[in-house]
Amino acid sequence: MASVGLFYVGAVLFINGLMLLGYVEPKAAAILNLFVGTLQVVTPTYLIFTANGDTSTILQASGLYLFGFTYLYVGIGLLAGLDSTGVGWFSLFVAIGALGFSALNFTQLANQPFGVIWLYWALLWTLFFVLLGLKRERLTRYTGWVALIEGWVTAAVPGFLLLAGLWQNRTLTAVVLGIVGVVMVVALLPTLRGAGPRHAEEAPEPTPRPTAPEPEPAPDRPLTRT
Ligand SMILES: NC(N)=O
Repeated sequence: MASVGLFYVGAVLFINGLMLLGYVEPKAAAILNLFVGTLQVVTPTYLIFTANGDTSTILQASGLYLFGFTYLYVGIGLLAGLDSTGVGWFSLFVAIGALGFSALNFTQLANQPFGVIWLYWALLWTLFFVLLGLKRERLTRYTGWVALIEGWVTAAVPGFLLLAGLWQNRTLTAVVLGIVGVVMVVALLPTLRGAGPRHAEEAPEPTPRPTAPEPEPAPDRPLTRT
């Protein structure tokens, strides 16, 4: 059931990435955040209520709230025009929590690929913290690209493969994910040079040149004396 939510997390990260890059209007992106945020709160609640006290199920489901609350916070914040510092600092909490879930996946859950995927999420939520909580807008395009890529690499594709029964929980999967992550972090560094989203890079409207004032119309004078 969590794989269904994971697949749609791919959609919301893709849309949020495009929003940060200036291709999707913030209020239009807010709606999908509300849909996926609701899904990522309902899903773990159902899993926990039906877990019959199974600690492993409860543990894995509990992490989903980190993201469900983020997407709801983003969606409501965008629609209400709230300042971004609340969700920004909450993202720091999520990033730290994600490191813990990564460690648990590497150790207790013996799930190396998801150990790496939780590290990707720790990175992205750290970027959200710096961008939205500390307002370092130079990171806008970098964060947008990381969100967009992570939408596919950590959510849509793994979610789809899990649903289809084709996901390989192997060390090789973790190694490939790790290499892709390092390449992503380095290859996107040039995006830090730009000022911000697409709109910010467009050439500014030329300032109209000051023009000489129109001469006052001459008072009506008879052309000929009578
Ligand atoms: N699972 C996430 N990143 O929503």
